[in-house]
Amino acid sequence: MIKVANLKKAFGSHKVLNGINVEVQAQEVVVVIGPSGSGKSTFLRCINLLETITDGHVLIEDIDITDKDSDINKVREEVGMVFQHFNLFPHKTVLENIMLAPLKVRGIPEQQAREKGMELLKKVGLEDKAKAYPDSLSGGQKQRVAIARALAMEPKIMLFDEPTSASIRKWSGKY
Ligand SMILES: Nc1ncnc2c1ncn2[C@@H]1O[C@H](COP(=O)(O)OP(=O)(O)OP(=O)(O)O)[C@@H](O)[C@H]1O
Repeated sequence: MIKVANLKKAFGSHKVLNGINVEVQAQEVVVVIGPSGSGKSTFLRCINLLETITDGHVLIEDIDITDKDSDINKVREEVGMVFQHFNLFPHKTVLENIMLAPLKVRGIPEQQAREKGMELLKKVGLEDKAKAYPDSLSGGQKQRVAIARALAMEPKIMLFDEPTSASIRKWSGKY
């Protein structure tokens, strides 16, 4: 569960988030819509502390991630994020992009990470792109790799920054 209480975020004097309160339950799919520049990405980035929060609280599975004593890296392991520009590592192949976090963060054996990576690529219909580099992919293909990469960590929570409806359906229906 995600609980956001009185969340405020300002960049200098520019107040972007002015006291957001929301609760998202397990299995719930929530879409945040609003004009360009209204703060949607900032809101998502606050949920896993990619931005420093000006005021308020964010609780993930009852852990207050705004509490300085919380282990934010532990919490982040459970929160998958598909970035607006996908943020794939350009010097790594598609499969290497997907294997990286399970290997480095979860410490799972290479063969297992490879098998899991291929399984996820199959699910998103990109098995044949395992050895390709991100630059050679279309926008939609990059997005599917970014989804597979986030899912490889088996997160409890997935955040999509500017998703297509197709990616929401894939996540909410299949996984
Ligand atoms: N690092 C930053 N420093 C200063 N201002 C920022 C920073 N990041 C975002 N902003 C400002 O905060 C506001 C909200 O930006 P944000 O990216 O959250 O909007 P958005 O709703 O996701 O927009 P879009 O739909 O165009 O992606 C914008 O005015 C933006 O210029």
